[in-house]
Amino acid sequence: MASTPIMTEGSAPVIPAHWRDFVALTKPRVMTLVVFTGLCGLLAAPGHIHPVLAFTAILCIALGAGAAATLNQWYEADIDAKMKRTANRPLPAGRMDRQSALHFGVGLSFFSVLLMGVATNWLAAAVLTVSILFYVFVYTIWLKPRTAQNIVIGGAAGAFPPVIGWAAVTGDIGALPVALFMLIFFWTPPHFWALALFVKTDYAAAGIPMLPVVSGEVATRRQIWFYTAIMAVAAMAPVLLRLTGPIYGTTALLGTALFVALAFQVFRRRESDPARMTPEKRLFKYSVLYLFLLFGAVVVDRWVAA
Ligand code: HEM
Ligand SMILES: CC(C)=CCC/C(C)=C/CC/C(C)=C/COP(=O)(O)OP(=O)(O)O
Repeated sequence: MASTPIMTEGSAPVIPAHWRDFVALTKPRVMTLVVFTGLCGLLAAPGHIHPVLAFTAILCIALGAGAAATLNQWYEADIDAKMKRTANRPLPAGRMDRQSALHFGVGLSFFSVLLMGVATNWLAAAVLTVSILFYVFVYTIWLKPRTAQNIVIGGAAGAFPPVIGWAAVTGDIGALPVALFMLIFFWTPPHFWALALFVKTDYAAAGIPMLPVVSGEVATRRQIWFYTAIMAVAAMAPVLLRLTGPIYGTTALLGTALFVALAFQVFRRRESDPARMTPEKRLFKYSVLYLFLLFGAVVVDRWVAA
């Protein structure tokens, strides 16, 4: 459907956005892993939740994450227009007006939190609220334009979903969801900086102080290696603390060994041509598979032990 701008009296042009653009605002591909980690937190939790309520809780995590992603793009429309990777998003491409995105993002935020509270409990709703606020205010508005450490602190927003899933079942926060939070928290820097190395010029053009732009590639490679080492400890922590059993233990050991090997390759390379950054791209792609594998293993492990 073509989008023809319509003038409303005394206002800016209103673009009738296509539903596909609203879906695009929620960053659906990234959301698959956000939803999966939330689902695994829910499935690993002790206790029973009615399947309809479980489905509703996961839907709320998806809608909350989508709302936060929408508000991120509402705020960053000008920046997104300057980067090749993001220039075709609905706002910078001019397929939607900013106000529609703002209404959609705010509406979806309230809807997801209220539905979560009514369907499950208000602790899950509160943690969902914190993660939305954290992504929008702490990461997007405060840290991202100011410091190269933006994703280390701001990345915490993406670590909440397993805590939310767990809280939806138990009304509580246990040791395992905290361990899973730490795993995602320390996974985020290598995940993102591997990508930042090969899209560095994009961030430089948009004036965003991402680590490779501000501190250079050697420092970024060193930081990837540093956070990978901490992430490896976080990945093994559930085993060491006896929160999970041998299925997770074996998966975490093998999966993390491969992650460490790929991160080491990235660490010792001195390549600055994005076209030749195969190990960096490999680490970025594997980082996504890695979390899918480890979170899947947590659930299988808990079910086998039950
Ligand atoms: C502040 C933290 C994070 C930053 C800055 C970040 C950034 C990015 C970027 C720029 C991409 C490239 C794809 C795109 O253009 O959207 C990406 C891909 C991806 N991210 Fe992250 N990410 C972060 C945290 C997370 C978290 C917490 C998760 C899920 C648990 C996640 C899951 C994914 C997935 C699944 C992809 C691949 C999407 C695809 O296949 O295109 N990310 N990330
Ligand atoms: C439940 C809930 C609210 C979850 C939030 C999940 C979350 C914070 C995921 C972060 C993932 C993400 C796409 C970051 C992109 O960073 P960016 O916005 O800097 O990327 P960009 O350059 O592509 O816009």
